[in-house]
Amino acid sequence: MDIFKKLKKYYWPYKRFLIFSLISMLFVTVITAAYPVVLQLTIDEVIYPGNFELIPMIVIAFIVLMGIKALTVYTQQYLGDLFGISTVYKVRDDLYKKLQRLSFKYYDNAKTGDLMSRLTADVEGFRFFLSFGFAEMLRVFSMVTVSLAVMLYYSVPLALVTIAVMPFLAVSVYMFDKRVHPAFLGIRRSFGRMNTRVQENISGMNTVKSLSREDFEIGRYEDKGENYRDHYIKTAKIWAKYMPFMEFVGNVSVVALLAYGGYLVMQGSLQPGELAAFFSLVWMFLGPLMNFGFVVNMFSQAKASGERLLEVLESDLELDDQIEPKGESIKGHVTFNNVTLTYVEDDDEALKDISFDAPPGKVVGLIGATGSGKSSITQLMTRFYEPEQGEVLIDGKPTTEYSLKDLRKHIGFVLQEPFLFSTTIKENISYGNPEASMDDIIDAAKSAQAHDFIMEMPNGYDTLLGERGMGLSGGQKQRISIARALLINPSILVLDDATSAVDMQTEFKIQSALKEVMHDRTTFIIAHRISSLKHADEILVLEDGEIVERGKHDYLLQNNGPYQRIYDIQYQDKEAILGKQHV
Ligand SMILES: Nc1ncnc2c1ncn2[C@@H]1O[C@H](COP(=O)(O)OP(=O)(O)OP(=O)(O)O)[C@@H](O)[C@H]1O
Repeated sequence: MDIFKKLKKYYWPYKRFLIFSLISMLFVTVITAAYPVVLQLTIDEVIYPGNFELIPMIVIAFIVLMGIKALTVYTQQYLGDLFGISTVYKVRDDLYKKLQRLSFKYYDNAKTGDLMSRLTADVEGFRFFLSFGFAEMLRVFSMVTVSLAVMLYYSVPLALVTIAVMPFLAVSVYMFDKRVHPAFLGIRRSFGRMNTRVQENISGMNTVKSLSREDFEIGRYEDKGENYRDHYIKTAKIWAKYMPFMEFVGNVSVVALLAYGGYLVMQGSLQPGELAAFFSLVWMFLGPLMNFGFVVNMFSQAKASGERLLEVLESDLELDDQIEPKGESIKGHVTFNNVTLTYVEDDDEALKDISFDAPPGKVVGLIGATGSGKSSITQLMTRFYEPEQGEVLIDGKPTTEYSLKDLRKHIGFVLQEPFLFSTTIKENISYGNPEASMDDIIDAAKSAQAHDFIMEMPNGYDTLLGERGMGLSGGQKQRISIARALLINPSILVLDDATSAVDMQTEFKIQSALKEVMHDRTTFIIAHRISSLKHADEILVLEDGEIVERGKHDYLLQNNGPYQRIYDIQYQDKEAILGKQHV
C-alpha cells in the first residue's frame, strides 16, 4: 500500500471520477442482486399460485432494471477509464520531466530500453489497475456483501452452509498474492532487459553488421526472450492452478447448497423459488470471490509497475540545484584550485589536484593519452559531475553558487560524440537558442565552416536529418554541433575532440573564425592532434588525471617531456600533420 500512498498525488486530484465510478458500480451491484429476487418472486408469487396476469409487469420491471443497469455500467466504465487515463497522463509527464533532470551519474548506469519500458508498459499496467482494478475491488466487496445479505434474508442456516467455504477461499487468495507479486516483478524486470537488448541492438546495428555479429546478437536476444517467456510461464502456472482450485471449492459449496436447500424445500421451510434464487445468489457470492484472484493479480501488477515508476520518480535529481536562475552574465574566467574527481566511489581518481587559471579570451589546449582526464576537466565546469575536492570557479565564484541554467547557458559544449536530432539542420543549430534569427544561424554555421555544405544540400537549412543525424558525414555533424554551440553566444567554449573528423584545412578555417568570435571569451580545445592546439595560449598535458606539463607550444617543444614525445610521434608524419601552410 505504501506504493499507492506515494503515488497518491497523481490520482487523488481525479478522485471525483473514481467516486462517481464507484457509486455507479454500487448501483450495478444492487441491480444485479435484484435479478434473483425477481426470479424468486416470479416462481413463488406468479408461477406457483398461477397469477399469470402479473407477467407483463414483471417483464416491464426486468426491462427497466436492465436499462438502468446498462446506463450505470456505461457511467462506471467511462468514469473509471477517465480516472486511470487522467492519472497516468500526469505520471507520464512527471516521469519525462524527471528524465530531463536526472544526473549524468544516473545515466551512466541507466539502460535506455529499461527506462522506455517503465515509461510505457509500467505506466500502462498502473493505468489498467486504476481504470478497472479499483472498481473491480469494490465490485467484489459489494457483490459479496449484497448477495450475502439477500441470502441471509431468505435463510440463515442455508446461507451459513454456503459461506462455510469462505476461509478456504481467503487462504488461497492470500497464498496466491504472495507468489504472484514477485512473479510479476520478475516479468516486468525481464521485459525491461529485453527492451534494453532491442534498443541497443538497433542503435548499434552498424557495429553489429560490420563485425558480422548478427548470430551472436540473435543468441543474446534469445536468452532475454527465453527469460521473459520463463517468467511469464511461471506466472501462468501459478494463475492456472488458482482458477480450478477456486472453482472446485465453489462447486463444493454449490453441492452443499443443493443438498441442504433441497432438504429444506422438502421439509417445507424454504420455498422452491427461494432455493432457485439462492442458486443464483451463490454464484453472485462466489464468482466475485474467485475473481478476487484476478483483482489481486491486477493489484500485484500495478504494485510491481508502481514500484518501478517510483524508482525513477524518486531517484536523486541532477544536483541540489536550489538556486533560482537570475539571468547572470558570465565573462568566462575559469579557475581550478586543486581539483580532484572520482567517478565511482572507491575507484581511482580520474583527476588529481588540477589547478589552472584561464582568464577571458584565453585559449587552453588539453592533450594527453585517452582516459587521461581531458573531458573530465571540462565536464566539471558545467557541473555534469562534482569534484570530490578542490573548487571550480567561474569569474571568481564557485560553480555551485550559480544556477545550473545560468551556468550552462554560457558554456558552449561540443561533445565528443555530437548528437543531432531528427529534425531540420536549422532546428539542430538553433536547439540551444530557439529564438535566434536566420542571420545568426547562418553566421554561426559560417564560423563553423558548415554553411557551404549546408547550402549544397537539397533543402539547405531546411534539410531534414535522419535519426542521430543520419545522412551527414562525421565531420559535417561535428561542424553543425560547433555552430550550435556558437549560436548560444557562449562565454566559454569547449571543443571536446570536436574537429577530429574534419580535415586539417577546414579545422584551420574553423579555428581562425573562432579566434574572431571567441575574442574576449575563453576556449578549451581538447585534441589528440598537436596541430589542433598549437596556437593555444596555454597547453595542459595530462597523464593519468594529472597535469604533467604546461606551457605554450614552443616552450613545450623544448621541454623534453611528454608533449615533445607526442610531437615527435606525430612529426614523423610532419608533412601530413602540419601541412605546408603551417597550420
Ligand atoms: N562517467 C564516467 N564514469 C566512470 N568513469 C569515467 C566516466 N567518464 C570517464 N571516466 C573515467 O575517467 C578517466 C578520464 O576520462 P576522460 O573521459 O576524462 O578522458 P579523456 O582524456 O577525455 O579521454 P579521451 O581522449 O579518450 O576522450 C578514464 O579513466 C575514464 O575511464
